[in-house]
Amino acid sequence: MKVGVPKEIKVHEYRVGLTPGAVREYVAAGHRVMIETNAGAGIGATDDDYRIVGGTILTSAAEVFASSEMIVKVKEPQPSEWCQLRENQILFTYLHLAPDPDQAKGLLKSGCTAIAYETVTDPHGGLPLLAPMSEVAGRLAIEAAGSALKRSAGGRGLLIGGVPGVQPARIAVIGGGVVGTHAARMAVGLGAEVTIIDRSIVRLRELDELFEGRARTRFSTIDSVEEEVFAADVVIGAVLVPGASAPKLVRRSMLSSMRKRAVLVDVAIDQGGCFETSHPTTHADPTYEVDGIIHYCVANMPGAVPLTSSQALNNATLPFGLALANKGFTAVLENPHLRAGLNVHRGRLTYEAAAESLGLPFSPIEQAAA
Ligand SMILES: NC(=O)C1=CN([C@@H]2O[C@H](COP(=O)(O)OP(=O)(O)OC[C@H]3O[C@@H](n4cnc5c(N)ncnc54)[C@H](O)[C@@H]3O)[C@@H](O)[C@H]2O)C=CC1
Ligand SMILES: CC(=O)C(=O)O
Ligand SMILES: [Mg+2]
Repeated sequence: MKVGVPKEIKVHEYRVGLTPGAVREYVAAGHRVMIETNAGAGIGATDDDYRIVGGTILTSAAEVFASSEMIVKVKEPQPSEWCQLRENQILFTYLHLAPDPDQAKGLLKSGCTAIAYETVTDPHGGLPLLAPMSEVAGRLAIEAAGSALKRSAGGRGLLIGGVPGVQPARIAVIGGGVVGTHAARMAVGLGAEVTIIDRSIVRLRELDELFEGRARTRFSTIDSVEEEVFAADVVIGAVLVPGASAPKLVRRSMLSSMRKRAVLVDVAIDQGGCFETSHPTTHADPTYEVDGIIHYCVANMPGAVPLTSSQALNNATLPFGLALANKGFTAVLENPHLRAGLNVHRGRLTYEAAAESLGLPFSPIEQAAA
């Protein structure tokens, strides 16, 4: 198959869809890989690094889109990208369609087959192509909170771990999945006082064992969320209902009862955010203030550490990408986990939770593929 890798164009997005190591694997499996010039610059991979492993360098994104049967990216396609997609072309990338009606309409209009990394599943009920970036974002969330807490950045002027004799920051993590667990690990490591809130008792049991008393766990209710948010210096938003818009667990009316200049880090912003007052920000201008509370809502947090992130992402996407390159759409029909990733096919929305959030008709894959 002809596989194309355009350069990412989101603000301060430095990751790349395929690393040279991954291109080598595709080429070894008999595929032709076309990479836009400088696509790997953010991870220090030169055009020659791609040529050495058998890739072909093209001078523009337009050439990559025009000549490829499958496009492998990182971030959801931007308007200038989705208008270059076409029927019978596979798009393999993050999509986050639920909060993004314009992109959804663009993809539907293109007629392409779009597989969202974030809804591909594994046999253990996990999301294997979201997990590596959630690990990165969870860890980064505490760094982001530490920066935003500085008085010079508008925050409370608090050091996360405190110092001997002075109490540390109190951190509430809402959602104890991959992001939440990695955020909690970093926060506990720094010496913060950490509470993790989740609606899954099974997950809370696992977290209780994992942290051995170094983080508290609470079942998610209106009461527990309110109590923890009001007492927190930092709140990390890390909930997910796969494919759907995030539930708004922190309302604007709650901000006035919070500690002044506390920090909200809404990692779930790519699914619309779990704080009512969240809107997406960029690495260029990551924070803003509402009612005295600092908000950090960067939708592509792992893009800031592209060396770590591109490697971790490629480790996870490689087997699925190779299956798509080897078998085309048949791979989606044969593999239930790849099938779970199918969000758009030939002008139809094939992911029910996304369709519901968008208020658009849902077509089961059998209908869409007929
Ligand atoms: N901003 C960014 O750059 C990035 C954002 N993300 C996003 O972070 C979010 C979390 O991802 P993961 O941790 O991988 O998901 P996950 O599925 O591992 O964990 C989500 C957790 O939220 C819990 N949850 C759902 N509804 C809840 C509620 N009402 N109250 C409390 N807990 C609730 C679930 O039980 C689950 O444990 C997703 O929206 C993901 O797309 C992930 C990576 C990068
Ligand atoms: C998951 C996601 O949106 C990201 O890594 O940017
Ligand atoms: Mg996004």
